[in-house]
Amino acid sequence: FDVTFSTTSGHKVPSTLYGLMFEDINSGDGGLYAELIQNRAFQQVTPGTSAALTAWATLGSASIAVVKSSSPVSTALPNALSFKPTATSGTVGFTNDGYFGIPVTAGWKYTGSFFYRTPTPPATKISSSFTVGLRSTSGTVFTSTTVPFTTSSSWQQATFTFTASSTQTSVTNLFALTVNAATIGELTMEFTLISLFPPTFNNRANGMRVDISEALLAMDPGFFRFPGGNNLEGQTPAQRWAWESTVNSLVDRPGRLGTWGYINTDGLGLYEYLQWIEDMGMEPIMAVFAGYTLNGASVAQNSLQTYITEAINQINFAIGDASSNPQAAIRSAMGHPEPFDLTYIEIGNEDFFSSTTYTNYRWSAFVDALSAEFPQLHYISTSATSGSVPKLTPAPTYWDLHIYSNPNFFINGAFNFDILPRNGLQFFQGEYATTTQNSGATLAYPFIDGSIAEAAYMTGFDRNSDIVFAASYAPLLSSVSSIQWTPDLINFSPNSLILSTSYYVQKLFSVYKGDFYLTSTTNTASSPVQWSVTRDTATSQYFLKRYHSEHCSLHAPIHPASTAGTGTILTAAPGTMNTPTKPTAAVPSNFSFTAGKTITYNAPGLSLSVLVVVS
Ligand SMILES: O=S(=O)(O)O[C@H]1C[C@H](O)[C@@H](O)[C@@H]1CO
Repeated sequence: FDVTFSTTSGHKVPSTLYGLMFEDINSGDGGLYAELIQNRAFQQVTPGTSAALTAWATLGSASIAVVKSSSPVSTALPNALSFKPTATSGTVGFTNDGYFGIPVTAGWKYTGSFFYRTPTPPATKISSSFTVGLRSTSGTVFTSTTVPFTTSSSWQQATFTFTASSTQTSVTNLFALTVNAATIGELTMEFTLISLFPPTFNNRANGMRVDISEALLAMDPGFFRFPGGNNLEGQTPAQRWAWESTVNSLVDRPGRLGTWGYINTDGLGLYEYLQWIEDMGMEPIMAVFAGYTLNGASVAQNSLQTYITEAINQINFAIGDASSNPQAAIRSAMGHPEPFDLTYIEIGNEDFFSSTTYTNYRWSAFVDALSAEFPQLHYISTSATSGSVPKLTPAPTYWDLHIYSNPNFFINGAFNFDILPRNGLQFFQGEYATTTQNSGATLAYPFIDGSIAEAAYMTGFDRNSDIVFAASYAPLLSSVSSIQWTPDLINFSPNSLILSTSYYVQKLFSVYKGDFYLTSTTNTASSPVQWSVTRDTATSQYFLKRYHSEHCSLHAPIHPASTAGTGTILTAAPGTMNTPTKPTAAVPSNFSFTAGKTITYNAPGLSLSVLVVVS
């Protein structure tokens, strides 16, 4: 195929073109959010049930139960672990097995804390010490430290650190808190908000997992859409994601039954999202609850004001003036006096399910109120398919599309955006992924056929980045042990990542998006080869991205002649996927080539190549 491209005509590529979509769908607690202790504060559980004790077990002669504390540590955290030795000697206590395991990694400094009290302290105070540490399930102690205490009926918070000196290949490890029963006898004590963090990204307290953050940073992501996705909405308005329940200190956060059927601790709350997004150099695309819930109901028009006010307060938390705005003052007190960078607000999620209420009043009620309050922000309307732009008033200037389909759709869709009007409307492909094979078979992980088909579609994002301002694969992350949606861009275990073939496609397009799209000859839709050419003005490098579903060669003139080029190719046999047992079945490889006035490049079928030449 001959490719010729201009070195002058084209259009700018927005820095937000490629980014990340996130919601807690087996991906926040126990995933991106670095807390290692599962069920750390017994949030939203029913005391006295075995479910309330999820992840907790006794150690030695002791009994534990979750109780509604007679004197809760806070109104948000009414429950506590009630612990009592059932012997008067020996080491006794309790353990937590983490989120499907706890990694023990040499050199890691772990940072922990817990609240404790003695509901009925003995007349003569007892002083002793707790031992906290990490151990194998068979009792080998890898690291530990001691925390002195004196019995008191009021809550105390202990803080501690310990460092692992060895790396355990198994993650089947336990956090343990023990005491010598001989020192306290059969004394009942209460504990809650028992927390243990590994090192976090940018060393942030209450922060994010380092390896996941670094894998995402390597994608050079331009934006981060949060907090959902379905997890924004909940099954009822009472179960929505309500920003105010996710800020202030952890003892003030009640947690919530998330949309995906498990309790969200909300330790990853609005502040942590915004701080991490800033640390990662991304732009937030922040969603606000817009009155639609996943039971199919919409908040009535005359009851919407509560949620409009909540959205205004959520935005003020992020960008308000801390000296005059109460919500911004919370942000400042949490450690960020200056406003966060924020440009994009998404009104709801997939409101096409409720197109009448969104079209009739919810969109306009929110946009009218929010743009009056924050005229400088851009408001994104939601819908789903790439069908027709919804009839909304005021007419949206940004529109979020979602599409999940098979390889043929994405290969045939390479020109879907070429035909859309240039009338000021900017498109956000907020969610997309190959979720089934052409046969209709489901996918446990992305496979090379689907990932390369996504690449064909993404050459369309490059070419149409004058009207596509953002695009993100979804879902981004999932635990390998608790999965509700497949495939996902990255799967994780407690100490490893599975970077999918689609992860590498997303990374190659994002890292080589350049900042200027160069007009080139194009192929026809559903052709076996599609390409796009972009340039990075700062380094004057050209990036030629080529999707190949069949073996073919490329013939491209380079002006001015360039001597050498470097390339990256992702290719594999049909059906190949990266899995927990074969995490690197298909990874990109680099190569170099000599350029001249033209490049002749032969590529195998089922491949994505990026050729880089310096002009
Ligand atoms: O069942 S769906 O509506 O397709 O769920 C999808 C769309 C929704 O925005 C997101 O939360 C979810 C998976 O990414």
